[in-house]
Amino acid sequence: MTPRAKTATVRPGTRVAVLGAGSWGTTFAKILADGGADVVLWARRPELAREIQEAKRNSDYLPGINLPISLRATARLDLALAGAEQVFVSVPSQSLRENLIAAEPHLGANAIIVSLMKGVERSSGLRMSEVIEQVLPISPDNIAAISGPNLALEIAKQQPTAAVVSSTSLETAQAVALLARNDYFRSFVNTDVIGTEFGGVLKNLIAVAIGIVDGVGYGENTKASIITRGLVEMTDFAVAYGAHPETLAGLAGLGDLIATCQSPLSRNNTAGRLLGQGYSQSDVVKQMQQTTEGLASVGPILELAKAKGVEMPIVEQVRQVLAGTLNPRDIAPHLTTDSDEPQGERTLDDAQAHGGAALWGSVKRAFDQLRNSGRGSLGD
Ligand SMILES: NC(=O)c1ccc[n+]([C@@H]2O[C@H](COP(=O)([O-])OP(=O)(O)OC[C@H]3O[C@@H](n4cnc5c(N)ncnc54)[C@H](O)[C@@H]3O)[C@@H](O)[C@H]2O)c1
Ligand SMILES: O=P(O)(O)OC[C@H](O)CO
Repeated sequence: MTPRAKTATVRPGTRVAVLGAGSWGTTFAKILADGGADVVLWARRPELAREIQEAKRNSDYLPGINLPISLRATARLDLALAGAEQVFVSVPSQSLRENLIAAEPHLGANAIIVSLMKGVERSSGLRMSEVIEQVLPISPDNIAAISGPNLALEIAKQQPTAAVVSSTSLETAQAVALLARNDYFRSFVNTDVIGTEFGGVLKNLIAVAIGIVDGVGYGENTKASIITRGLVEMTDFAVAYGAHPETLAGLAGLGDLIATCQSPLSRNNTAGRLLGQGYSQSDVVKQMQQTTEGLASVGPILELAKAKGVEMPIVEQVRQVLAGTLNPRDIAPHLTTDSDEPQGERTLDDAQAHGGAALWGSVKRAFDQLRNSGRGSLGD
């Protein structure tokens, strides 16, 4: 049960910056501006900054969406960061380090840095909050990560959803959650940064697998089996790295897994579908117009899994399909084990025992919250 924090207070019009004017950075800038924050969005390309600043549009990434009048944009990193109390970072994971190095001289001493990204750094295997902690002179208590069922275009259209804000400091999570909320976006909080970040990373890999079987032409049974086995795989991995299993049963795990695996808006799902249709990884990368984090995460995640002795048969098969050594038609749950003996079905209950945490209690609490339309605690 997440302890209640001292409620952080936020002044209306708190100055924040968003780095990265892609689909998610622009959408999150809208979430914050619609929630009353004073938002400056940094776009790498001056012409994009000008369109957002003057036309309140981002036709590259959010066509047809009217952005808030109050939202400002600039291609100048120093101007975007000047006076920002909270900085939300939404660049491709593999470019985070270089962007933090560029941003560091312009950051306020006590600024809270919030990761909106769902990847691991390929060269180090580090989560985004770990890269932030390594590059910046900052306490983990001033770092947060946000994850959940957050397909950008649906949120930009103000369709209601929720996310979890995670920090080792519950007060920091609360301060961020108080800004990242409005009448269509609700933020819950927790202190399980490991589980929250890995949930966002791992669901991408299962979504690639779902896309592959979709592209092959398999139906809902196969996909439901992979989603179910995939959640156990995600939970095993995250718990091995210190996560609470219940986080993986929440918005950052199960919630995001459902949204990403079911939606054609998902870039990871789309990339998987192209793979299932027989395109090579290089062809898929060429075709994808937007960041597809899962493709870069497969290798580092499997290395991290091996280091902890965690088996990830679905992710391993995604690796093989990407490498061209497995026919996409052969990726399916019953092929995730090569044993002739009938396997015991490892379930979330086992993960609970495995993880030693009240996983089912959190699943029941989630259902109670849904029954009570989310009037439960702020904890997720
Ligand atoms: N799009 C979504 O629905 C969504 C939702 C939640 C989280 N995310 C996460 O947000 C992060 C950003 O993804 P996105 O969906 O906005 O991607 P995107 O492809 O829509 O936008 C990426 C942005 O980063 C910019 N960029 C590319 N290389 C850069 C570099 N080296 N330095 C600075 N900027 C660079 C691009 O110009 C673009 O503006 C990812 O980690 C993704 O997993 C995305
Ligand atoms: O388009 P994807 O697959 O990166 O998914 C977008 C968001 O992470 C969904 O929560």
